[in-house]
Amino acid sequence: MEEIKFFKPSEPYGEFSNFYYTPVILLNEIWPTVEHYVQSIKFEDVNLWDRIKVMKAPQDVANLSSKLQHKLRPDWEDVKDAIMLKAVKAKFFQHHRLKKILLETGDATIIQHNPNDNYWADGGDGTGKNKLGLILMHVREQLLEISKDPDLILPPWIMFPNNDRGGMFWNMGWGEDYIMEWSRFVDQFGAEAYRNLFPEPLDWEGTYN
Ligand SMILES: Nc1nc(O)c(N)c(N[C@@H]2O[C@H](COP(=O)(O)O)[C@@H](O)[C@H]2O)n1
Repeated sequence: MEEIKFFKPSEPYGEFSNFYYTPVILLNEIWPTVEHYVQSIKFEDVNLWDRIKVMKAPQDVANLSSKLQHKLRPDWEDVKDAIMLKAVKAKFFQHHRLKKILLETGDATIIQHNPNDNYWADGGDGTGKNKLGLILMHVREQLLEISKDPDLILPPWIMFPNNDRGGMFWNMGWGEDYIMEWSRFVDQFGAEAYRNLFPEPLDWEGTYN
């Protein structure tokens, strides 16, 4: 079985790192990286979230969080896997390019290779739990259930299920760019054929007209 190991964002498969710079929309807000989101949610104090969200480097975010361990929400150990899954899923559903990279790993085992982390990574010698690698493979399965074709651009209601069609998100920046890229893809693919794969839900009715 092929193994894919990753760690630093600048290295091969660095896109899988939580430190990789790519925005994610969660809780109706845009977070600069998965790391910014996960480290914020560790705390109940939302003022800390605002402080973290504007920090540039994910490493600085992780350093600040480790200094604030005494302020951790009491249930963190119970909820951390679910929160990480939610954030990683958002990242790979919200970005077609990243979704494609993940799907193109086929059935390879994905491993976060970090000697300093026995939980999210392999501990350097394979004794770690590699939870982030397991979560990435789980998200890959979820994507495969929707389509096995890495090049297929998925409909906005699947990529961004929490963004209402009538919302401002679709009229500017990232949301508008996504709709334009998706529309071009649907035209090339053939609207009827695409619609057969992905009939629009009620609130997106008229999209293919
Ligand atoms: N690229 C990279 N650099 C580091 O220095 C790292 N520690 C990681 N790993 C990520 O760091 C987070 C650690 O979470 P906890 O503070 O233990 O809760 C986690 O997102 C790892 O994936 N990556």
